[in-house]
Amino acid sequence: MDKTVKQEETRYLNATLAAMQKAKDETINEIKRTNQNIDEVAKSWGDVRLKTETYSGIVETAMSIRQQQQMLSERENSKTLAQRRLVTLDKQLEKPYFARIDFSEKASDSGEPETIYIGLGSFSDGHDHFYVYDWRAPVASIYYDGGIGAVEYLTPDGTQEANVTLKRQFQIEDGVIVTLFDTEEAIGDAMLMNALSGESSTKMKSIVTTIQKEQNKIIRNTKSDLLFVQGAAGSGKTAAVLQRVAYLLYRYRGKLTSGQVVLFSPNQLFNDYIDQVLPELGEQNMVQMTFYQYTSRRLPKITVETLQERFEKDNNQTYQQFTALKGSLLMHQALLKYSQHLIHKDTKFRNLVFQGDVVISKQQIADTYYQYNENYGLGPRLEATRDHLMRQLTGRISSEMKKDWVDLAIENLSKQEYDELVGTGQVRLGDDEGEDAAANTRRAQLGPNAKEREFTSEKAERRFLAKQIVVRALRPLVRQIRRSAFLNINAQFIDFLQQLPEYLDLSEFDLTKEQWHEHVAVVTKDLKQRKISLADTTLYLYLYDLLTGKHGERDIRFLFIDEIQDYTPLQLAFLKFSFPKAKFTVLGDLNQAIFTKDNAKNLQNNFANLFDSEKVEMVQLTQTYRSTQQITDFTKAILVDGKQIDAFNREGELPSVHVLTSEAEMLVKLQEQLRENDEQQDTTAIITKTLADAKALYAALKDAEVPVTLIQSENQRLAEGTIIVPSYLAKGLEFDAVVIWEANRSQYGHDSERQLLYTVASRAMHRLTILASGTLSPLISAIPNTLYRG
Ligand SMILES: Nc1ncnc2c1ncn2[C@@H]1O[C@H](COP(=O)(O)OP(=O)(O)OP(=O)(O)O)[C@@H](O)[C@H]1O
Repeated sequence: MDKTVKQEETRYLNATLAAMQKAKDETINEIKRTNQNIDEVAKSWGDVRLKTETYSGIVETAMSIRQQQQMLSERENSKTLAQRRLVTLDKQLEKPYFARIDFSEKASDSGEPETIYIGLGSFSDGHDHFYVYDWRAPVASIYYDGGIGAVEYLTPDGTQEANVTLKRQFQIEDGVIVTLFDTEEAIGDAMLMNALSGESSTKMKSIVTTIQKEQNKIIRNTKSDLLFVQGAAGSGKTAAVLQRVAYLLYRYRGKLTSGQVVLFSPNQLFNDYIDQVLPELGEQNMVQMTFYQYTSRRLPKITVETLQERFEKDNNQTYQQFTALKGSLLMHQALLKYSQHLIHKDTKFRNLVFQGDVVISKQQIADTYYQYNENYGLGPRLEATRDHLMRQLTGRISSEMKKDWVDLAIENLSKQEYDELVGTGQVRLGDDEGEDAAANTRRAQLGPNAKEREFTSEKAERRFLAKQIVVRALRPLVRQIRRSAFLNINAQFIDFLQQLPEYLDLSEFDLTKEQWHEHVAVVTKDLKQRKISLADTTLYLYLYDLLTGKHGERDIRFLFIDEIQDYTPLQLAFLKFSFPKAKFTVLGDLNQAIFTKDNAKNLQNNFANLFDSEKVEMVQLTQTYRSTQQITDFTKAILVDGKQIDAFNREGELPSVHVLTSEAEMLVKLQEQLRENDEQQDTTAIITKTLADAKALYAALKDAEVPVTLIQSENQRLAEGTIIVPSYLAKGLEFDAVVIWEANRSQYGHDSERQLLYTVASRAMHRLTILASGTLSPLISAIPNTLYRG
């Protein structure tokens, strides 16, 4: 690089750093000043005079306390803002920017091109002079979208044109330019190579310096209601989507909060893995949850089948058939039709019971529910029923007041209970008339201003008390009515399953009516024991929401679903229904469908059908970044149609496949490999097929030289060092080195395990070791032997 260029750039860097340093000093002073202010306000608490004798005194005291509090919170706020600015400035002083572009707007081509620098956050000197632009600013898009020459970029006012004359990339460490180079491409390979060759860590990092053009499209898309990102393992889907969240928070600053953005992720470990990216970008994390958490949270009294149970049952052919049926779009249509039919008949109710007696029978509730005409949808019908039941209950108060239990309750009222009913400070008739000690104490407690509730007679007093007592006792019933607890949702769900053959042709799923009814009997039995499968949970909640006329969570504006191939069409339809105001971004790799397998292929179209076709966009990512060329070539060969995957040209060693005669030999080989990985400071994951395999291996490695951590639940934290993890929990994660344990015919023998094997193998960044005993999985032996070391 030309020496003068470096000198010029160093001059600009120093000027930027000096301006940043100045801003930092001012911020530190501001923090000191606000600290002093806060101290002063705190001291002035002593000036607040507590006047509590008179009403106006109390008001005055409350006002001045409020003023003090307001002053304090204003100062605290400005201190927090200044502290946040300080954190940003400290980061910026280390790496103020990473790129520069020179460009002219097409229309005014003649003048000097404009120069802008791009960094993690913008920085100006407060007088409209921007030293650095935020990577999310519209103009910064130029940097990611193209090379030298004419480019277009999107601004909130539409498409803009620009003519780019220079693109320069920087590596700045601790405020010094380490390297800089000019490039003609979108993002230079050298920079990408540098970003990718680093070691992995237990936390994902941001990719803003090397966002690729296709990824940039995903990040900046604001038009689509459904953005569908399909991409191979390691193609940066997750990375792009996290930068997208940061972009959206910037683009809609003031209108969108991180609480209105929800990410559905494959498991809790994954949440842990990605939770540093947004803070690194200076933003707060969005809401993250798994589908399991979302649904099971709504059913606190029922145990929902876990991921592990689901995975381990998934080998069972009929289980798969039922799950496929229950997750299908046909099921969705059946559910909607069934719910419409409930407008006419078959809604299931429970009796409303008070003190052991049925006060409103389920038949009476049904009569009420069905007295409204057909124009009443399910929601309004239920609301009208609730109102009616409330009125019925109110009408019951007077007859209830005459009952013996009320008399008894009045007799047994303690003084305290009486006070609670009548109001403290009020006199029970005749209460203070006696001359005994209790009456004296009572008079003293009441003070001179005690007001007597003026009951005109003892009868009036009794009536008052009786009403209070009845109203109180009826409260749980009122709550039940408000919550529509008179709906018998369990019975309704079972009724739906029983009636299903009338709404859907079971033969489409190779099932007979007998098989289905047998299955419904099992579901009914489980539900009685408060257990439910994940597939049923969605149906159950969806039915409940339809019946109660819920309109979903309308506050959520953006919804992200990672690993969409593991969702059923019904789950997706349910999410669409549950978040009606959200724009969806869904990410998937059809090759990694662990749970839904073949159905994943139709998923894309089915889901898109739920949206306005004009507002659906598909983006395909084919370039992979995670693994070396050798690992990508190998994992690609596991797939039958893996042609659409392009490896990033990063060299590494060939994957190694070891077929040994016994498990003992495998253990020896494994430990040898772990020692080697450890010496190279690689993070290693040993991926077993099932949890039972993982546990057995962990027991065998307990006393081994290299310590290992067993990850057995999705709710566990990710650990540093070597881990053992069952396949279905490795989704979305990546490691320097991966060992696939027991890649035998018994574990990965069937074609249906192809996608699982691909998913686990594609977790490796630099090194992949495959260990088998006995017969190697046919899915691996079919791979050309030039792609691995034997
Ligand atoms: N533009 C980029 N610059 C630098 N690194 C990138 C870029 N895109 C992706 N990566 C890196 O590649 C790796 C894989 O990315 P990511 O996990 O987002 O892929 P994915 O498509 O979600 O994969 P999978 O489907 O296997 O979970 C990550 O380490 C990520 O940081």
